[in-house]
Amino acid sequence: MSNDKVIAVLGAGSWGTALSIVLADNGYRVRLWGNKKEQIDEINRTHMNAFYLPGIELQPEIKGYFSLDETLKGLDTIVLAVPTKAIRDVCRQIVEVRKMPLSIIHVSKGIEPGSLMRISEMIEEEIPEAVLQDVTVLSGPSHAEEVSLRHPTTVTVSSKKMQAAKKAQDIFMNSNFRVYTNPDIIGVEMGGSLKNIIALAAGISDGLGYGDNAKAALMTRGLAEIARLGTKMGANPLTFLGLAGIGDLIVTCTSVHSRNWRAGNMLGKGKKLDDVLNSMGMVVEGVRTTKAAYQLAHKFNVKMPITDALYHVLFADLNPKEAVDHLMGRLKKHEMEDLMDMLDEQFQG
Ligand SMILES: NC(=O)C1=CN([C@@H]2O[C@H](COP(=O)(O)OP(=O)(O)OC[C@H]3O[C@@H](n4cnc5c(N)ncnc54)[C@H](OP(=O)(O)O)[C@@H]3O)[C@@H](O)[C@H]2O)C=CC1
Ligand SMILES: O=C(CO)COP(=O)(O)O
Repeated sequence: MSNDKVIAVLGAGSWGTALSIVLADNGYRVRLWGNKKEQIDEINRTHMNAFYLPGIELQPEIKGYFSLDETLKGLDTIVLAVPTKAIRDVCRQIVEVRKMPLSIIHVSKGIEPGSLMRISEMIEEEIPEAVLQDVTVLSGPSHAEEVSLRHPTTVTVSSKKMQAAKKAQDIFMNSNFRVYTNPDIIGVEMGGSLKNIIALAAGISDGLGYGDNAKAALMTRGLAEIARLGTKMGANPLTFLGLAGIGDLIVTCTSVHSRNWRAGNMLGKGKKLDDVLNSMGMVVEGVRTTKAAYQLAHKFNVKMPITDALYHVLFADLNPKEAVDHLMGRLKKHEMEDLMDMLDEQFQG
């Protein structure tokens, strides 16, 4: 296996670490950068990242780095794996130390409240063109815990530049980790971000003691509202039937690994949001994304009843049971109404 392939992963949490394992399996020497010195020392001393991926041994090709300058030296591609709220901060740090062109593959799932930007847009805003060669998103049904065990996983990559997406496909693809390309970067980023809202809602439903019927309803009608907003923003509706859409929605609403589902579950059982988030110790992207999607729904004049209900549970103290009653008691409608509107718009466009 070639030993001269070097890549950096910025963000030494669950996902950055699991993807480092994939990259090391693919013959890369991986510089795994994190912002906590003790954690980086622990990775180098024990070859484990015990808090984030307990029991998983990291290959010797994965080395922890604390200096960003050192991390970025002499390489042309990085994987950005920090939570959405840290994207701008890390991009600014990159700009301080990097003057040469760089390809960025981001793997985060969120939308920024206020600016309402997708992650690739935030990266483009923060990093000047002379440095940012291209930006690609990698998304899909892929819990870090299972990827680190090398269980079969499929994801999709997308970029405005197809060559960059193909390069990312080559970098990550192996016999356990199958990577597809999709030219629809808006759809891939929106699908990956918005499914976290529905996973929180599914967790709440389970926490309230409701069954599979309720969860299937949330997932199906959730996909309808994801597609409705995504399409208004310029996505291809078919993307929501793919890995970054329904694929990721299924895994996040049904897996015990999902932090969004787990957080929702605790809310459904009556815990307070602050206590839930404090107890997680890992990012729950759906909370901020609910705020952003609520704002986007108003901006684009799109009906998103589940997002709206969740927004009021999270930020306006609405009782989760009352939120469900409200959703169930809305005016009657035609199931395919939204789909027909969406198709109409596509054909007119
Ligand atoms: N886990 C998964 O299975 C998957 C996650 N994702 C996405 O990947 C992204 C990252 O998630 P994940 O790794 O799971 O999250 P974790 O909470 O597991 O880890 C996040 C890591 O980022 C670090 N971090 C936070 N802020 C900064 C900063 N300003 N500078 C440097 N490092 C920082 C955290 O450090 P600290 O401990 O100091 O906060 C932590 O090490 C999210 O958008 C998530 O949705 C996508 C697919 C799968
Ligand atoms: O995006 C994910 C799986 O594809 C991870 O979801 P959680 O952040 O809910 O754990």
